[in-house]
Amino acid sequence: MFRDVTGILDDAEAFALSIELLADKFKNKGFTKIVGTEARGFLFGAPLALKLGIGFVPVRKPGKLPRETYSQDYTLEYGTDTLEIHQDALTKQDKVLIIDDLLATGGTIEATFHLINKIGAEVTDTGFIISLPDLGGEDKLQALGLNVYALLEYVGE
Ligand SMILES: O=P(O)(O)OC[C@H]1O[C@H](OP(=O)(O)OP(=O)(O)O)[C@H](O)[C@@H]1O
Ligand SMILES: Nc1ncnc2[nH]cnc12
Repeated sequence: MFRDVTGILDDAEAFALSIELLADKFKNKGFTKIVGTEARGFLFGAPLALKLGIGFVPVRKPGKLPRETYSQDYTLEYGTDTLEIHQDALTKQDKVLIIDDLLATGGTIEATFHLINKIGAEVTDTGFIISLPDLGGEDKLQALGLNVYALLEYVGE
């Protein structure tokens, strides 16, 4: 089933609560940057960064970022795509939290993890509004050594 987060975004209380809950989970853990992936990762990553008082770094589809980038190909359900990050967006001293709206197969966040590793920043944690664990993303990210946290888990679909 396609899980749509627009019903959270257009409800001011639900949107605020989702950011509150993520902030409660991730505050005071020493994170210095949030990385969010185009497009829906921006919608939750940027307000959480504001709430935590840390910077937000976008991972984007190809050709969108103006400075020098690192690129990472990844597999979608049908075909492949590419994601990019600015080479100077993070430093080796950064402790990164990855945020996206939804975790399905984990391909998007695995690619994001590899981009952060190309820079050499530390990344240990990922946060989502929704996870669909039957699609394998949680296992894939945990096998990479990442912690996975989701506000909602839908099992059996
Ligand atoms: O775990 P995965 O199987 O990789 O799938 C999850 C990703 O798919 C969706 O993004 P999509 O690529 O559709 O881009 P969009 O946010 O620009 O719509 C969603 O927002 C996640 O980023
Ligand atoms: N099942 C799903 N629902 C919403 N967005 C998705 N992106 C990838 N799989 C998805």
